[in-house]
Amino acid sequence: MGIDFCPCMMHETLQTTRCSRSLVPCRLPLSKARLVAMVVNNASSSGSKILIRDVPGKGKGIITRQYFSKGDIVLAERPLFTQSITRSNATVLAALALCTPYEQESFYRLHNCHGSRYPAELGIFETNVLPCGSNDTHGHIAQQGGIFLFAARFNSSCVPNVNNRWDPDRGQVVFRALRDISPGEELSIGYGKLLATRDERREELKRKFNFKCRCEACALEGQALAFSDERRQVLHELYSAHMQEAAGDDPMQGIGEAMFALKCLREEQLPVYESSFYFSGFHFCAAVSDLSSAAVWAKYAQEASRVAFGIQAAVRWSQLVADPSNYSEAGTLSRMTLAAPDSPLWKDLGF
Ligand SMILES: C[S@@+](CC[C@H](N)C(=O)[O-])C[C@H]1O[C@@H](n2cnc3c(N)ncnc32)[C@H](O)[C@@H]1O
Repeated sequence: MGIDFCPCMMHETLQTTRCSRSLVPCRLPLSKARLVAMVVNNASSSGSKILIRDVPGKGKGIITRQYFSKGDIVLAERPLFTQSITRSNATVLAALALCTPYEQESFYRLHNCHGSRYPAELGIFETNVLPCGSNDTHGHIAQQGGIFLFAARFNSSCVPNVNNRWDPDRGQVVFRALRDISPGEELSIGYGKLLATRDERREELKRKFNFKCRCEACALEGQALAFSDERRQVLHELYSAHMQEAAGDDPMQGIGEAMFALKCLREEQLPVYESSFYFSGFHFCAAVSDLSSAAVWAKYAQEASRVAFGIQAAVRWSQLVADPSNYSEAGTLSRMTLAAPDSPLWKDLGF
């Protein structure tokens, strides 16, 4: 049977002494082997459980004991402390000095994949840091990273079933289910670039985190691997082009590429990029004044944003769903009729 996670959401197990962040004292000893988190989902903030357990070949990992629907919040956690991208061992040590003894002990129990490459504190920080800000395709890199004592146990997958997103209003990283997840499944996030071949992904994960990924995408062999590599390469090219507004001004080609990318994303089980390509479809339809198709693309983009990034991201789409002519680039290309995601053309592509 599981135990309750410390209500402060900071600790991977309950404590014998009062935690500085929770209003109620923690009750259980530090050495408790099975670790459980109270988690927040869309419906309620109680009764949901995820736990930290040994996962063969990966050290510890996070397993769910409950069912999550796609878009559900599986965990929301505040950082123990944050650091800027110009951090050093001295700045990590200074932040640690402000933590309680229990928090310090929890920090030192986290994995360190860097061995002697860095001093211990910096090594632990770099192994477990998560962005507290957004990294985007325009080269912006989160200026702050944080340590999350529970979430540090998320392992990596190149087909992640959870997406992490910093929420500045909550001051928390929020983790959302990217697909329906059943009890007993491991929850995983993507540590590195997903739109890359297996060799490229392996190289990045080895360089940054010193491990060979044991996810199902990296276990593919033969033709299945060749197809996966090809799809991810194509997706990388399309994603770079469309997100840098270099998709061109040929709306037929642009919409075809968006549809093809969405088909590849589905085959690779990478829903986290869907909203970007639904946006692309919306962009072209609105630009050629095919407003009814644009509204459908906007609706799909809204739902994909809700799943990966939450309700606030979805709300931003409401105006464009209601009236695509509100889009700043609506009507900027010659009029024509394109295709909505539920059109026959879409079905020809196997959707
Ligand atoms: C941030 S820690 C994640 C939690 C860690 N497993 C633990 O025991 O605390 C990152 C380390 O977990 C392991 N890891 C994460 N994802 C993995 C994967 N897909 N395959 C193998 N090892 C993985 C690697 O050792 C990596 O350096």
